[in-house]
Amino acid sequence: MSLLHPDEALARLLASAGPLGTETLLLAVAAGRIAAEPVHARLTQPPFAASAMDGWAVRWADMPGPFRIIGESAAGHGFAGHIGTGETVRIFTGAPLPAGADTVIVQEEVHREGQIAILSGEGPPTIGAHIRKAGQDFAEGSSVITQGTRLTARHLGLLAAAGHGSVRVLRRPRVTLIATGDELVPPGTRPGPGQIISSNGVMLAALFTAAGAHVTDLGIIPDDSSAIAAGISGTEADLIVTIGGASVGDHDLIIPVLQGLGATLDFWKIAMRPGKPLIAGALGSTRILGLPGNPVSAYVCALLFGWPLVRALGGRATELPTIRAPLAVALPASGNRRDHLRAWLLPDGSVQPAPAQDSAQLAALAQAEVLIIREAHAPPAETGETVTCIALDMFSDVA
Ligand SMILES: Nc1nc2c(c(=O)[nH]1)N[C@H]1C(S)=C(S)[C@@H](COP(=O)(O)OP(=O)(O)OC[C@H]3O[C@@H](n4cnc5c(N)ncnc54)[C@H](O)[C@@H]3O)O[C@H]1N2
Ligand code: MOO
Repeated sequence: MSLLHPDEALARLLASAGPLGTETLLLAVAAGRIAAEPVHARLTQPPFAASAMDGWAVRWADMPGPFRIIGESAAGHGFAGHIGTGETVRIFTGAPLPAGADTVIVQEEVHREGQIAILSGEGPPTIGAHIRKAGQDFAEGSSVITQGTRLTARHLGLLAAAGHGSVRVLRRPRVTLIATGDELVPPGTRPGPGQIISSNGVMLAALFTAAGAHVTDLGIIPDDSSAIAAGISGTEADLIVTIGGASVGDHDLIIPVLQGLGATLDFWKIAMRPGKPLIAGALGSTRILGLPGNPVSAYVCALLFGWPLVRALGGRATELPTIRAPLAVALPASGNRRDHLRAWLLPDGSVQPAPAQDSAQLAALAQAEVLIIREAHAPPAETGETVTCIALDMFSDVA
């Protein structure tokens, strides 16, 4: 089987991957979700001209006063009358500007004597000072959110101010995780002879949740065809991600199980390291991604293929952040697979590959700040040569 270029594999995976549908959510639970449609304001904000300061509402033409005090306008309790020549109304921040007034003088610049307000400071520089005009934030009918916006705290505040209590968002992809292997025991337990802890489940659940998925982790299923088949066929998901058993050993059961279930199937050997074996397929409308079991291979495959796939299904951008940085050390020529070297950044901005590059070494992966990309068949690289890196520290793999 020839090796498939990772970019080609990603392009094939994303070719038909798009948003899955929509749902309407209360604003209180819509944080981080993707707006399914443009949203327009149902209200004008501010709804009326309002004072931006505590002070005195006057007519600019009457400056510099003095002014006869005829009433008060507070937030929620406006002044019903009209300001005439030489008159002023005591006004507070957020209160409606009385009819006839066009300027506010801040209270620090006014001295009050009985029913007369006298300018004691420089006064406002222009007509309209300290007034928020009606609609200066947004007008009814204007666009406040564009389709595809990831709803941050700020967007939720804007939606609420614009008269919305709920918002239509894209449905989150449902991802089911299945780890296979007789040797696996759950995190928090002590492995017996020949056993290892299934670390991949929690790792990938966090990564896919950060990508916007709703993750169901089915935990560990032994190397048993009928148990794996029952796990796969018994789950309702948009994407099933299996971990382990992706290779060609006698106990690598994912492909025969999927074939037995009637899945359409591609098995690729990808020209990358770590993470050569990858299964892609579909069972009805459920997509399937079979990741290799070695923890670093599982993470890098999940990052390069699973993360963009989940993001595409959730209507999110699929590009991983990259940086260009000089090498802190020379590197030998690379082999026939694209390398993703776990590395960190030195204070001078150069990238230093970790000494540990085995696909089962999680400690170096956890410490890594970048993955240096070395294309297949790249010639030796000298110290200082610029390389492209996936910037692990420029995005979050936890929600
Ligand atoms: N003859 C060949 N052997 C292998 C090839 C090959 O092309 N020909 N490819 C190698 C490469 S590269 C990789 S990567 C692995 C992938 O193997 P599998 O996907 O079948 O994974 P397993 O054999 O099930 O496990 C590999 C390794 O990872 C550990 N593991 C599995 N699941 C988990 C988990 N949930 N958490 C933590 N660790 C896990 C497992 O115990 C093994 O140590 O195949 C090579 N072999
Ligand atoms: O795909 Mo494997 O990661 O080279 O061990």
